This record gives sequence, structure tokens and C-alpha cells, in this order.
Amino acid sequence: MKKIVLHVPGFPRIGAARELKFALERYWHDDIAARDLHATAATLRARHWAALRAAGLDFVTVGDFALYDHVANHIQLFGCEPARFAFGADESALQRYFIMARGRSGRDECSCGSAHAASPALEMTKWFDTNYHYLVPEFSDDTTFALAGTRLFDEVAEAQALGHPVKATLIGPLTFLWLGKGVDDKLALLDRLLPVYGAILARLKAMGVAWVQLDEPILGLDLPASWRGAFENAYWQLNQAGAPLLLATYFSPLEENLSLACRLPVAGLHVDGVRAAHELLNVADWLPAHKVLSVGMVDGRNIWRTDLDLALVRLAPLLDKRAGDLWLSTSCSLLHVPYSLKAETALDAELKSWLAFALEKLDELALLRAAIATPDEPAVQAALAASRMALASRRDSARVHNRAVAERPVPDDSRPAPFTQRRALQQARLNLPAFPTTTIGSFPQTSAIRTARAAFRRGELDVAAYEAAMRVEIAHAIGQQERLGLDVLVHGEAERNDMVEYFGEQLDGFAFTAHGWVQSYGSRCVKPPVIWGDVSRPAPMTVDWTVYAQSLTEQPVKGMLTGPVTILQWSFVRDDQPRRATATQIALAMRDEVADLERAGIAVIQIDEPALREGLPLRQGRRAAYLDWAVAAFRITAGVAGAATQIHTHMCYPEFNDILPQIAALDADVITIETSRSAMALLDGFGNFRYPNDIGPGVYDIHSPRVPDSREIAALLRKAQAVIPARQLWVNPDCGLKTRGWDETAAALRNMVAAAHLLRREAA
Ligand SMILES: Nc1nc2c(c(=O)[nH]1)N[C@@H](CNc1ccc(C(=O)N[C@@H](CCC(=O)N[C@@H](CCC(=O)N[C@@H](CCC(=O)O)C(=O)O)C(=O)O)C(=O)O)cc1)CN2
Ligand code: MET
Ligand SMILES: [Zn+2]
Repeated sequence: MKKIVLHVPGFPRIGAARELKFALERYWHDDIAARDLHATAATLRARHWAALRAAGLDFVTVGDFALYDHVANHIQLFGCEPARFAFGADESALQRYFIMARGRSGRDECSCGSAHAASPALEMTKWFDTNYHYLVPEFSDDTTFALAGTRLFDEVAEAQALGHPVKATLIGPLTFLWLGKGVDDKLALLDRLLPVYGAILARLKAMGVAWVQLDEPILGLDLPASWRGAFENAYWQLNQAGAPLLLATYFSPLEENLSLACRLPVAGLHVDGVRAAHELLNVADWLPAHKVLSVGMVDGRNIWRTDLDLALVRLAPLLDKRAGDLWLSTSCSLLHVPYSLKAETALDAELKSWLAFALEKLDELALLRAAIATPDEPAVQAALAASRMALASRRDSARVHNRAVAERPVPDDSRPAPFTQRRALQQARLNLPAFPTTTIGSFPQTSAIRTARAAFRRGELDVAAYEAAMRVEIAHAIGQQERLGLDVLVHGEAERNDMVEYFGEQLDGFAFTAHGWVQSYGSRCVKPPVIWGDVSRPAPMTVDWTVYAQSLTEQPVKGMLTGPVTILQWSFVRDDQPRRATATQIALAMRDEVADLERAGIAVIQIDEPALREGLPLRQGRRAAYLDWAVAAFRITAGVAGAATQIHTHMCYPEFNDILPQIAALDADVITIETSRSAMALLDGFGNFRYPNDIGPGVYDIHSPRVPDSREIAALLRKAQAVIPARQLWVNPDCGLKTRGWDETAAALRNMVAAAHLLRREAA
């Protein structure tokens, strides 16, 4: 009888109650010592490994844990910390790790007494098409690699001491290089990197590790021929170490890389059985018989219960074709889903029965195995029947479908007049100076705000008291902005726990969880709402807050909405209809909010779309279709605004020179973008493209507490002016200020306004 082996590519690490987040933040505030942080981390690892084993998995996965980010772990393991940090010999690995992750601000701040230059943190960017941010490795032509860390081996020893069979996991060498930046020819570094992998694999083998998983998700991308070729040589070398290798791919079909992935000299191949289900038979045919096939049949990117009958149907031919053991797994690491449904005691019971978070997904794997190995056991039959019933209740639920939503006609999505005419009307209404100043929406989410909201949630503060507390915050934000002399004000988003969750809580067709946290970066988490049914807006969501803010000032207050694509992208989405259909429903709901804001006299409305680019399919061939409906969704939301209403949009993942025509097609009157970290290089793209509408290039990085001085900001603006006509330019930070404190925020904005005044004088 063929053996069915269960494993997962990775597991969430923040902890069921976000224990890691709180330990990290306490450590950074000097409230606990390094050894306390390490103890929390070890407790979490032990707990998570025990959960894997309790569910019946054959291995624990070791190496997926990270205090901040798993890519940063690899940077230390491979000894390629960027030289620019100029680390002192007295700085520990843990200190260096957090300096890379969070930056170093001052020369004389270090307790070690030596002078370290200020260094910005490593850049953060999105991990493939997820909402998880990794720290970007920085390479130069002089980068060298050496086995420099013991964390991975220590964790392996830790798991072994607990009696667990270990599958270690690492990012593969090609994906690691692909993720980095700084040199044109990253492949030239491969020969230097491979010996380090060799040493790591040899050591893992010597430790008795059963399997080493090497993640190469880039095999799901359109790779240049040179990269495809490099796989062959690299894996030939890696195989020499003699450790059994499981090559792991996920997030995207292999397509033209399928035969390459199948023939690389490794002992096993993991494929994404959800996003690449149509390739499973092909893989089963191409993968040599002696290799292990691992199929990810349970979705690691979404929270729906698995259709186990469908999974079994898809597995049947694989079981027939493959002589060896079959491995069953989640499609990818469970990092991207919340920990467990058990904590969701307030969630609607029927809805809850449709869902599976990380722990429940482990149970689904175990059930799949049982359904193959011992299908006739009554307990297995009963569990399958329960799963089938939950699925059927979701499929047939009257709650999911809302006739009025389905039948609502999609309106013409064009604004009522072309940009030049709108611009004149808006200018007549708003009377803004040259280089108008504004911010991106949020002001500091102080602990007073969060504490008030937590008290409200616990029922210790009633609605009236909570709303009064938020109005105080809004009034404070407006007062500050008036004192600073900003031109277009915002209410500051005090009342929002999160820019997506806030809308999810108010829209029909969405559910929100109490503890469904997913790591976003470092200690920061988000609680993605669950879109389970047709989306509609029962009532206005932002109008009262915005009108209140506007009542406090003569300056225009910008209404603040999250756009349909971003709401879709940062939620768990329905899998029973195409994403584009859900996007259109959200767009129509948000369109009504735009109309209501406008009716309430709000003259400027921002519709944030920071996730527009991240939604791009990983494969080029699917991008045009996505961009079509994504742009249409934005236009449906914005298009209802009259010509004299100024529509802003905002994007903060500064990689969009390749989608400029689509960004122009959004036809927002003003787009504010993150540019400061790329020193305005991004604007070349906008300049060359002759982007027609107004642009606010972010003039300072909001990820760091550092206060930029006004000369520095003015210099950036002059740079912008060299490529974008001055009359199109706005002045604003890179993104919202919710993670900052008020002191640094006020100081930075004061300097920003001063720089705008300087530019106005220069232009006069
Ligand atoms: N959804 C989403 N995705 C996104 C972004 C985004 O803004 N939203 N931005 C980018 C990522 N940037 C991010 C920036 C900050 C945070 C962030 O600060 N998250 C907070 C949680 C925000 C939140 O939902 N807060 C809640 C509840 C917070 C909480 O834990 N409250 C405590 C009590 C706190 C107290 O008493 O002070 C509790 O309930 O136990 C609120 O404000 O109400 C955190 O991890 O700390 C997350 C992502 C990309 N992806
Ligand atoms: C991640 S984009 C954030 C936009 C939002 N309006 C804010 O200022 O926080
Ligand atoms: Zn932003």
C-alpha cells in the first residue's frame, strides 16, 4: 500500500494571540530582554510544532519561523548583511537583525559607545502577490556569502530535542537572488552563493534531517532563459550534498517551467494543487517515478473549507499514476491565513462552518489522507459527510446571493468632463496655490485611540462616548493641520481600525473576525475581512465623520475611501465567482459612498488603491485582463463624481512604470504616490509617459521616525519639477501617518509645508 505523507510548506508564526507581536514590541521598548524574546519565540515554535504533530503530520517544518521576516533570516544565514550598515564587532546578530529590519536613526544612539552612521532599513516589498512584506536583500558586485548564522540549526536541534521528525525549509538559491536588488546581473552571484547552500545542506544532513524543502516560487513566473538555465546547474550542485531535497513551488502554474521543475535533480517536487490544479496530471506524467510528488490540495491563500470530494477526484489519477508515496499538503505556507477558527466565538455559526483557518486546514489534510487510506471507516465517512454538508449549505445559501446586487446595471464609468475642464472647475472651487500640500489620510493611531476602541469593543465605552472620543481626535487632527498650514486637510482616520477592515465591517456580504490576524510585516498584522456574499452598502460609511471634520475648518477636507481593488485584494475573497464580479460589486457600493460624500458638500475625495499593482497576476499573459477589470472597478467608483469634485487616488508600492497607461486610465484628478525612497527615479516614468493629470510624489518616507529637513524636501521637489511640469505637482508624504507619533509627524509636515512655500517663491 502506498504511503500518504502529510506536511505543510510553512506555518504562521505570530501566535494565536499575537504573542510574537507583543513580545517584539516590548523588546523594542526595552521592556523585556533578548532572552525573554527568544523564550517567547521558542515557546511558539514548540506549540506550533506540537499542533502539526497532533494533527497527524509526518514532519514538523523547521526554518519557517522568523522574529521579523524569513527573508531577513536568510540574509543573516548567508552572511550577506549589506556593508552600508557598518555593523560594529560588538553588535549581536539579534541587534543587527533588527537594525536591518527597522533602520538605525542616529549617530550617537548606540549603547555600545561607537559611532554608527544612520542607516535606513532594508526596503520592504510584497512577497509575490500576497499582502506579506519581506525585507529586500541588497547585493553589490562585491557581495560575498558565507555560512554565518546558526539559527536554522539551533531550531532543528530544538525540534529534534522535542522528538519531532524534521523537514527543514529554506528559500532556494534562485528565488533568494531573484528577490534581491542592487546589481544588474544577480545570476553572476550564484556561483558564490551555492557553496553556502552546500555547507548548509551538508550540516542539515549530518543532523539527521529527513528532508530539506527548497522554495522556488519563481518557477511560477515568466523567467528569462538565463534563469531557467541556471536552475539546472544550481540543482545539480545542490544535489551533491546528499540531503533529500523537496523543491517547492506555489502561487502560480509552472507552465513552460513544468518539465524543468520535473527533471531537476531533487528527490521530490511540491506543486500548488489549487492555483495549478490543471497541471497536476501533467506533473504526474513528467515527474520521474522515483521522485516524491507533493500536492498542495488545501488552499493556503484563502479561508474556505476545502471541497474534499473534488480534491479526492483530482487525487485519484495521481494515485493511479504514481508508484511511490504521495505527499499531501497545503498549497503554500499557511503564513497567509489566520491561526484558528476556535477563537471566533462571535462568528455566525453557519458562516463559520464554511471556513478553515490554519489549524482546521491541518485537520482537512488528515481527513484527506484517511479518506484515501481508510475510506470505509465510519468516522471518516461522518467527517466527509459533515464537510460535504457545510459546502452544500454555502452553495445553496440564500444569504450569499442578493438579487438587487446581481441585477444592478453597471453604469458608464466616465467622469462627466475631460480632465482639463474638470481642473478649471475644481480650481475655481478650491482656489489652491501652486504646489498644494496635503497628506495621505491617516494621522497617528495613538494608544489613546486604540485603547478607546478596545474599550468600546469590550462594551466598557458606549457608542456615544466612543464617537465623542473619536471626534476629539478628528478635531485635534484638523487643528494641527490648520496650524501647519496644509492646503487640503484630512480627518485623520482615527475611527478606522484598518483601511480595509473598516469598510468590511460596514458592507453587506462581508464578515469580520475577532482574532483572524495575518502578519503583514514584522510585528504588524492585519485582519482581512471575509467576503462571502454579494456586496452592498446598507448605509453611508464615512459621511458623518467627514462632514464633522469639514464643519471645523474653512479649508477643504478630503473624504477618504479605500478603493474596490484594494478592498478585494486585502480581503479573503469568494471562490464561487470570478474576482472581477466581486470587484464590480464593491465598486458599485463605494460609488454610492462617493455620491453621498459629494451630496454632503465634500469637494475632494480620495479613493486609495495601494493594492492595484499587487493584484497583477504573476504571469504576464493574464495581466491585461486583470488590468481591464481593475481599472474599470476604480472608474465605476469614481465616475459618479461631478466635474467640480476633485478625485484623488493614492498608491504606495512604487513599481508601476510598466502600468502607466492603466494608471492614466483611472483618470483620477490627482494621484499621490510613494517616491521618496527611490529618490524620485520613479517620476522619470511619469515624465516620459507625459502623465496628463496632477501628481503628488511623496517627499518623505513615513516608515521611519526620521524628520526630513525642508531643504532636502525642496531638493526632491526640484528633481520632480525637472520631469513633471510644475503646475501638475502636489506636495505630500509617501503614505499615511498612522504608524508614526505626533511629534515627528508635526515636525516633518512643518518642513514639508516650508519646502512648498520655497518652491512657490522660486516659481513666482
Ligand atoms: N489591510 C491592510 N493591508 C495593508 C495595509 C493596511 O493599512 N491595511 N498597509 C500596508 C501594510 N501596513 C500596515 C501598517 C500598519 C499596520 C498595523 O498597524 N496593524 C496593527 C493593527 C491595526 C488594527 O487593526 N488595530 C485595531 C486593534 C488593535 C489591537 O490589537 N488592539 C488591542 C488593544 C490595544 C490597546 O489597548 O491599546 C486589542 O484589541 O487587544 C484597532 O485599531 O482597533 C498592528 O499590527 O498592531 C498593518 C499594516 C499593506 N497592507
Ligand atoms: C497603504 S495606503 C494608506 C492610505 C490611507 N489613506 C492612509 O493614509 O493610511
Ligand atoms: Zn499608502
